[in-house]
Amino acid sequence: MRASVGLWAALQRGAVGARAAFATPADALREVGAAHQARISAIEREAWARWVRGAGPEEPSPAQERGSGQLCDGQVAPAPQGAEGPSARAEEGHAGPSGAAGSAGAAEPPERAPLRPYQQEALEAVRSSAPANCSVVLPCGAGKTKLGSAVACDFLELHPAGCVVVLCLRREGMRQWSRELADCWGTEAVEASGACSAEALRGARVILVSYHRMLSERRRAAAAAPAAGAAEGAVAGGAGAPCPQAAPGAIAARLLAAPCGLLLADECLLRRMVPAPRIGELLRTLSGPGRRLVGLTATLLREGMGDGGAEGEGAEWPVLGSCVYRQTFANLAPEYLAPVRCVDVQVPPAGPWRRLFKEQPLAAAVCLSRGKWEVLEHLLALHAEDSVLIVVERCEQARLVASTFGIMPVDGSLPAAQMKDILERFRARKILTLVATHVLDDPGLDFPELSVMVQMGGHFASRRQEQQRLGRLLRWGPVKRRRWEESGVKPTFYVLVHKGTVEERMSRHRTRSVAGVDYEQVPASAVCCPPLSVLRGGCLFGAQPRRGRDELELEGALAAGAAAAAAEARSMEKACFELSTRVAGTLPGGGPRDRPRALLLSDVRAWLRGGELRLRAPAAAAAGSSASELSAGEGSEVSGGGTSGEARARISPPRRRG
Ligand SMILES: Nc1ncnc2c1ncn2[C@@H]1O[C@H](COP(=O)(O)OP(=O)(O)OP(=O)(O)O)[C@@H](O)[C@H]1O
Repeated sequence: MRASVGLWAALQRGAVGARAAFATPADALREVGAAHQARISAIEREAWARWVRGAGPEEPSPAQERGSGQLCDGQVAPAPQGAEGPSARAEEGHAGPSGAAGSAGAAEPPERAPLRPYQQEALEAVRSSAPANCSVVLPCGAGKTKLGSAVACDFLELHPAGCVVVLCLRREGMRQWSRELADCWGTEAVEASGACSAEALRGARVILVSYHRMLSERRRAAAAAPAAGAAEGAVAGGAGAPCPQAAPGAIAARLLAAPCGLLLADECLLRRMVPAPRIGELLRTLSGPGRRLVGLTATLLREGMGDGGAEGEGAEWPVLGSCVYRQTFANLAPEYLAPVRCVDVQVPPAGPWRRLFKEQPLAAAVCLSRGKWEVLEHLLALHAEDSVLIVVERCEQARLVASTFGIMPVDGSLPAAQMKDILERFRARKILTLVATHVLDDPGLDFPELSVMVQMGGHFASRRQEQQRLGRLLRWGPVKRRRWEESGVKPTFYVLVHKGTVEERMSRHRTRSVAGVDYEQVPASAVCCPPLSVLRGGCLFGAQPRRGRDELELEGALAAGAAAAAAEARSMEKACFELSTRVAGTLPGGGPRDRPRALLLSDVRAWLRGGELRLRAPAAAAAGSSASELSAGEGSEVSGGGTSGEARARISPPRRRG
């Protein structure tokens, strides 16, 4: 919030309530800053240094206290009266050790948790489709781990000598399965992480392993196999053929050795796990008589290929068999999942960004224009007491948002321990706001109290990303549930879209894939003005607050913050635009090699449909761009005047990237 006079002023007035979202503790920011030192640019480093030097008040100043009670971090906002206990509605019969920060600390004795009706239906569908491979689609947070555990235990009851292997995305997911199986189903599982003894594997009935471990085991075993085969061949006088049993690795060998086996593929379509050729090949090696594969996923969507489950009944994913059960989150809300309000904020690109997006249409989907920054400023003030996750596409963007508003940034470069610590504090509402790249999109990440997500930009037209991000808001946490029950406030998903650009079309494609949800359309101007906004005019870019001088008569730390913010505001637009041009330069048609050429909207459309990306010579581009309006509709293809000078970019369309 260093750069926002408007936010400082709102704090003074008390319009931004207790524990302002941007009040991240300075020590935590310092830690993150240190972790990023080596990677950040000089401009960013300077911004960090400035922030750390003058980081917001550690102790609440009298002005802040007068405003709203508390500004200091780490104190959970006092619960409204009567909020504890019953209104937080612990689920009947839920004895699961969800591990979620919001599970109200209940310490019920472990007992077999009853399945919810839809989980029971899914279990029966899986049962009745045996022995064929199959998949089940349940939205994020609907309890795929519990269902999967039920499927595993059901299988072991039927086949006491059988073996179950659960493929998970990450170690955190393995731990969740392990807890669920042990505490709710009384089944001990072996976690195959680190050094895992052959002895432990031999006796294991349930093995939890990551996709990556399974692949690397297979690779290692395959590399060792020719040598082993050669030795065997020498003994037998044969030609040294590879040993087929050794090829899949120790865990696979355990599965193959059992009289019957079940492979459970969790989040099987995330990051294209199952369809990835090497995983698909591995699974095929493991399938055969007496063995079965069951996939659990939040979506069967395959970018550019329609919906594998609904249209092709699994035809898109032959290895997974058919989809035998699916539920949408709209059907499960509000009883089991939180009802989410989706708001599509229409931001008109203005000033230099308008020009940039004309020259480089794809940049509209990734870059943050001045309008988006302003909307973010107002949303932060509006949701100062909520648990907010801001998602951006690039690490640099995350860091600029972080240093501007004093928000903790999270990207893939954070050391694991630090990431874990930050996420735990976020879950416990000790840090209220994070800005993250796609690293937090994964369904396995559990933030039950997350109540606002601001999507500043997305991965082009990826419907799967839209669903994953929305999925982060679906889990119920006690505070979130209580707010909804008491005041009807729904968790909100804000999608910021550059109006009249290619991003608008991509966004429509993404949002249409979310079944049962209507996105409200709201213009950016409405978000930035009363009654929706609690700021009286934002000042991120140097404009004076509209209310006149008294607005800036701030005290103590607030005055210092506002003065620094006003000084920085002048360079804010420049910094934001520089970042946008840097980001645009990394997109197709924007690199130094491509610079003499340009992209037309029609080219982008063709690229999105899976065609080659064609970059045109400047003259052709100019001829086309005069006819090309950023808001061109579906039918208004621009011919661009011939193909002479076209170049083929070595960039695959998004559908192939998934
Ligand atoms: N039958 C049930 N009874 C009570 N609680 C349940 C039940 N099933 C699931 N839950 C709870 O719902 C929450 C979400 O479960 P889980 O993590 O398995 O969902 P998921 O579908 O795997 O989500 P994601 O796709 O985001 O990983 C957990 O807190 C879990 O304990």
